[in-house]
Amino acid sequence: MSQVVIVGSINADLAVDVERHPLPGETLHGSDVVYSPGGKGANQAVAAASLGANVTMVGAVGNDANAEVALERLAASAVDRSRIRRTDAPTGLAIVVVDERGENTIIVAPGANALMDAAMVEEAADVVREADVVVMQAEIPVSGIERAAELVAGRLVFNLAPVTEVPREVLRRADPLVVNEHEGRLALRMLTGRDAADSTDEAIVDGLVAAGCRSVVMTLGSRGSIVHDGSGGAAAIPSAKVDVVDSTGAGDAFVGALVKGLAEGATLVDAARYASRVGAFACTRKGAQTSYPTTADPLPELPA
Ligand SMILES: Nc1ncnc2c1ncn2[C@@H]1O[C@H](COP(=O)(O)OP(=O)(O)OP(=O)(O)O)[C@@H](O)[C@H]1O
Repeated sequence: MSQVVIVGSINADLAVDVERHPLPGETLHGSDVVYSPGGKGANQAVAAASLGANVTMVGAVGNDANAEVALERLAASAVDRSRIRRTDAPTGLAIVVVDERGENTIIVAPGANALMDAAMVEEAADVVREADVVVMQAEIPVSGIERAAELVAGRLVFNLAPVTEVPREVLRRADPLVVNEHEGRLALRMLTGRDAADSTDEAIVDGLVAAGCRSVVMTLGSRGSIVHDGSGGAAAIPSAKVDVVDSTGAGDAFVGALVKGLAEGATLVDAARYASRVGAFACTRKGAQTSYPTTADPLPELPA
């Protein structure tokens, strides 16, 4: 079976509900604290592995209680954790505060994820080189992303999230580059120096391919996604209609499923259609990793 290696962030998420967000200097009471596993790298690893992909996670956590939270679902979904480094830094922590209207504020303390520089990625050079598909996001230092991209001999899937300045070579090497609307505009500016604020989503995707990206997927939330496989033109993929409970982590579910499809040899368009169904499924349950389907779950259909 194809080997997927994910080089990225691993966090514990700490969520508290409040009636309203506090003002500077103010103290408010919140609900009970809920801990759950997170981090874009770990989310995508859990999504792909839950759907049957063979996944190895390369990342770093601390030697603390939050590491157990952060690693819980990676273990449950049989992700290979032998290349996750235990460090003296604290495990990455995202503090999520949600008010009664559902508006959230998030503070991310990267902790051990900030140690994932070129030198630490080098320690996993063998698995990155041997992988059929390598997947990265932008929650680890740019030097680590750059070094891993240099080591890739198979296919590189790069999700430019959250928006971060990365070397052009990484964007051009990605096959596909996965972005949302905002990230796509920034990527085009990084590649061309052109401000694409007024361009349509299709024009951004076309522009990224014209600027040298091998292929591009742009996710558009409830509007689905746009896929350009680098030849021909862009294709629109619809979203599945679902009753949305919580869209947290839908983007990571989409990327994990996309990677699973690509690892099995699907075309980019077919993998994106599958990912669209998985992303929609993830919106029907609360949380990120807790909302991801397994192969036993029936996925919503896309409109004809
Ligand atoms: N409301 C929705 N209904 C159906 N499908 C959805 C919905 N929201 C997201 N999806 C699916 O998930 C994919 C990814 O969502 P989105 O574009 O919001 O990612 P994102 O911007 O990376 O978000 P996030 O980081 O908040 O998860 C979409 O392309 C779509 O297929």
